[in-house]
Amino acid sequence: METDLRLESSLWVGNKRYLAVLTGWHFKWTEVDKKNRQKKTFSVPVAEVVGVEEGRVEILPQKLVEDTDKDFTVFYVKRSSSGGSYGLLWRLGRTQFSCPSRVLRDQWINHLRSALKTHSPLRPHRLLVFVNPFGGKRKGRQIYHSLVAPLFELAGISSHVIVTERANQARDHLLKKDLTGFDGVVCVGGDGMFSEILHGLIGRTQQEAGLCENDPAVTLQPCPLHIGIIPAGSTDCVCHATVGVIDPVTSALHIIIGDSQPLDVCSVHHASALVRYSVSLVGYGFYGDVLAESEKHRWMGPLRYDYSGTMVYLSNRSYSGVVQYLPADPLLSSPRDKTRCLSGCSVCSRSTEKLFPNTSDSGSLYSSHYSQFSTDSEGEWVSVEGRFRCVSLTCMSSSCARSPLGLSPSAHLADGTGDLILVWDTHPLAFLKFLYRHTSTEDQFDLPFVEVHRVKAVRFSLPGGREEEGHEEIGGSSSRIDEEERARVDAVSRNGSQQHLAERDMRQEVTNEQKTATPFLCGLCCKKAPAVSVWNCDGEILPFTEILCKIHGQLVRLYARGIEDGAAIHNCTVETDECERRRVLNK
Ligand SMILES: Nc1ncnc2c1ncn2[C@@H]1O[C@H](COP(=O)(O)OP(=O)(O)OP(=O)(O)O)[C@@H](O)[C@H]1O
Ligand SMILES: CCCCCCCCCCCCC/C=C/[C@@H](O)[C@H](CO)NC(=O)CCCCC
Ligand SMILES: [Ca+2]
Repeated sequence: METDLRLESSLWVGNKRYLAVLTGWHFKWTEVDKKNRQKKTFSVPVAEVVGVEEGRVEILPQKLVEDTDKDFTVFYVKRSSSGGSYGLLWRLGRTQFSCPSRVLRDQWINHLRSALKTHSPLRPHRLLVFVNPFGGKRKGRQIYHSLVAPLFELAGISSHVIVTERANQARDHLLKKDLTGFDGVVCVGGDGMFSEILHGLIGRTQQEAGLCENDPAVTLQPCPLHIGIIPAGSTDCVCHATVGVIDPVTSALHIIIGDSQPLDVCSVHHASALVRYSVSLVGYGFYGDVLAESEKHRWMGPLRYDYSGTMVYLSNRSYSGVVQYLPADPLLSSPRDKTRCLSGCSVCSRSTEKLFPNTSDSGSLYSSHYSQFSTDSEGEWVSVEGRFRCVSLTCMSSSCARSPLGLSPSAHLADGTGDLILVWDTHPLAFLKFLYRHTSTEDQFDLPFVEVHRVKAVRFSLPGGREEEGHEEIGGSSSRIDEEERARVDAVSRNGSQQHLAERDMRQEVTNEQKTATPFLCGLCCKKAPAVSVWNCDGEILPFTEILCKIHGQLVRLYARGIEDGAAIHNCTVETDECERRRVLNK
């Protein structure tokens, strides 16, 4: 196959002559001077060619075609440093080539297009796109139409675009409507919009496979459709942690070339029923309280989290709880091993073999019987009890602009585990130090009141089984919850979601009462802080306190490739000896 696609000839770019070669995997063109000496080489992996067009074509600021019969234009991925972020920005590169004859021009176009088909089998042809017009700074529609749609068109992708009119429209569409013919689903929005797509696709896949999502012991069926994320939200944590940058053009290019990144998903259960799925954060205490507070200030846009974070920090709360976890195999990796999950991660590749032992390419066939969660492992559960500032579980690093390395910098995207971070109650300034370390490269786990464990499953309950039985004792300590608090916890436990609204109203009452004092004073002495927090599940408040979480390895696939290490990957189109050396080193 590869030899059939090989083509070599002289081509011109402007007034310079190049020797162009298409090998199986690469398209290269090397400048040749008048004395036939070879100079600069440009090299593009075929898998990163976006499109090949007849004539001299421009697409920006608008599409212009000068239809000459000896010219063709190649569009491809061009990398540049992202400045502040760890990933690389992708831009559309373009080179216009001139051939000595029309026959040769057609040969080049045909060879390049066939090579594309052979080397990028996952390129989407048809996409279902959901745009949330109200996410983040409310620029979703503009971002899609001005930056993304022209690229999809250039790449020959046909898209069915739905601008949502209500929350959960995208999820419901994916659960119920005909999805035949679509290769993937794209969301233009933030983490909340991604979560809708996640729930719709996972739910649909399990329905079709006849699997019960409520049972945490069931091995769920991975979703056949890929998910693309065009970031247009407030936090865009899933995009940041899987691409490394928040940039609509970079994400659109990953979608176009059909990149594929598997992603672990955590299912959250309460009383034998599925509550939600999460990929980023299942957090109790600080992160739950920040979310609950921020919901009251949605009008502030993305700034609501900074405001609410400050308010919640000043309220100085901690909560008692019992945390049980099922540790992952410590020989495979550790949350404190100082490694990072980067594109082509070897820890994730090894996990693929374990998760999908019967298939050569894990992602393409889904016949796994490997269950990480069975009654056999019951004996391995570890249990801790006490007062926590926060309890967080994350399936990936959860990096974002606020925290460039994330909640757990060494977490892996697709290793079938999550990192459980326990922050024990501590002095306010010590907790501030912990929070502050998220904004730098300093190790937030290197603090005496912080523990981190790589896990397969987590259970959280209130001390003495309060949610279930309404016991008065808190964690065996002498403190007692009053009648109102007990009624609230019991109600949530019995009636689930509906009572959750009542719970939040009651919580609001406490907060309103507290308005008389400054939040800091509340925290320090005066008012009794609530005895329970809420769970933040990827930006949604959960209606239950007592939950069980199970990690499902590689349940979905994104059009992404993980974070590219700018220092190691030297694939910058301009070919030098250094490129070759680094490529060899990276193999
Ligand atoms: N047309 C709509 N009207 C109201 N809400 C919508 C609509 N479409 C989607 N939503 C909901 O809006 C919520 C927030 O959207 P989104 O995630 O896009 O932005 P965000 O909250 O600003 O960003 P992030 O989640 O990254 O913090 C989602 O949970 C989604 O369910
Ligand atoms: C003194 C400096 C203090 C700085 C503190 C920085 C701590 C930042 C940690 C960032 C953690 C991001 C976790 C991601 C959560 C997302 O799944 C979720 C949905 O978008 N976002 C939130 O819940 C929004 C909640 C955001 C909480 C901050
Ligand atoms: Ca993981």
